[in-house]
Amino acid sequence: MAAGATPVIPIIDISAAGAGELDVAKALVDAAAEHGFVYIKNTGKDISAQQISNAFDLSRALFASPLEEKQKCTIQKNNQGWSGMHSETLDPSSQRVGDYKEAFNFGPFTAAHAAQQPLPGTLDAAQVAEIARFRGACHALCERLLHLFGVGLGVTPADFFAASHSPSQPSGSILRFLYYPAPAAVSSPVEKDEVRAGAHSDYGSVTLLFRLRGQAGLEILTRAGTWEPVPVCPPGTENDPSPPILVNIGDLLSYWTNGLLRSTVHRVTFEGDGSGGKKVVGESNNEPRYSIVYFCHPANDTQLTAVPSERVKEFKGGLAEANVGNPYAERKVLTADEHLKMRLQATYSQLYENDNKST
Ligand SMILES: O=C(O)CCC(=O)C(=O)O
Ligand SMILES: [Fe+2]
Repeated sequence: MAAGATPVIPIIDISAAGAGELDVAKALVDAAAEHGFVYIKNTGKDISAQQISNAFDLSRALFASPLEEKQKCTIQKNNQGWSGMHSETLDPSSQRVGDYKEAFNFGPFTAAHAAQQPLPGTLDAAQVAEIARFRGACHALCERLLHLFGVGLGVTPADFFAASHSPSQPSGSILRFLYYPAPAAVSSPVEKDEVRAGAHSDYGSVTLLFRLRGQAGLEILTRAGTWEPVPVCPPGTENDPSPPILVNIGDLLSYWTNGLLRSTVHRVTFEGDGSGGKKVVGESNNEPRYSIVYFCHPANDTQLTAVPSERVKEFKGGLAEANVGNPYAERKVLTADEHLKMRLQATYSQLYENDNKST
C-alpha cells in the first residue's frame, strides 16, 4: 500500500452459502495480518439487524438515565459499570483531557439473564435480558472467529483459541455501550488535537465493533504511520440489513501469534480534527455518536505464549515491527488478567489513584 493511501479493509462473509471453511479462515488471517481489522458482512445470520438496533435503543435509553442512576453504577476495578466524561484516557501519553465519552461496561450475566452488577433502575428485567442475550450472541460470534483463526493459522488443535475463551471461565470479556456527546454539547470548546477517544490498541483477543450509519470518527494507524478513517458502510454493504461488524485484533491475539496478527492502534476523532483530517463521504460527527463494542478475552489464567502453528513459527517480523505505534507490542509472558490489569491501571487514573501512588 502506498504511504497515505486509504487501507482497503476486506469484507468477509463468514456465513456465505457454499464458502469453504478453510478459504474463509485464510482470508480472515490474511486481513488480520495485513490490517488488524476486518469487516464481517452482516446479512443477519450471525447477529440480526433487529438485535443490533434494539441494543442501540437500550444504549440511548441508558445514557439518557438521570446522572444519579448512572453514578450508582460507577465503574469498579472489575471493569464493570459506568464511566463518565473524561474519566478514561485511552492515550495518557498525549491527551491533555480524558476521552469525550461515557461508557457502560457489562460483565457476565447469570444463565437466567439477570445482571450480576448494579444497573440503572431505569432498565427493566426484559431489557436487562435483552442486553444479556446480545452479549451472549457477541461471545458466540467471537468463538466462531477464534475457531476460524485457529483453522487459518493451522494451529493444532484448531480449537486452541476458542477453547481458551469458554464463557464458563472467569475472564475480562466486556460488552461496552459507548456514547460520545455532540461536539456542540460538551461544556468547554473542543481544542485542536483533542479526540473523542485516544489512540490505543485493544486489550483482549478480538473485538467486535457495531456502529451506526452516517456516524464518522474511527481512524486506524496504518503501517505507513498515517491515520486513515474506517467507513461504517464500505462499498458493497450499503444494502445489507445492518452495517458490517468491524472486527479487530487485540493485544492478546498478537502476543499469541508473535505479532503475525496485528493489534492495530486506532482512535475516535472529532470530524476533521485528527491529524489525518480525512472525511468519509456521507458520514459526519456533528451528532452524538453511539457505538457498541464487545471485547473478548480468554480465561484469566491463560498464559500468552506463542501458539503451536507453523505459520506463526515462520513469521519473522516480530511484535514491535508488526504493531506500529503500539507500546504494548513487546514480548512478555503474562497471563490474560495480568495484562488487562496493567492496561486498565494506565487509563483509569482516578480509579487506580491510590494503587498507582503505592506502586
Ligand atoms: O467507538 C468506536 O468506534 C471505537 C471504540 C474503541 O475503539 C474502544 O472502545 O476500544
Ligand atoms: Fe478500541
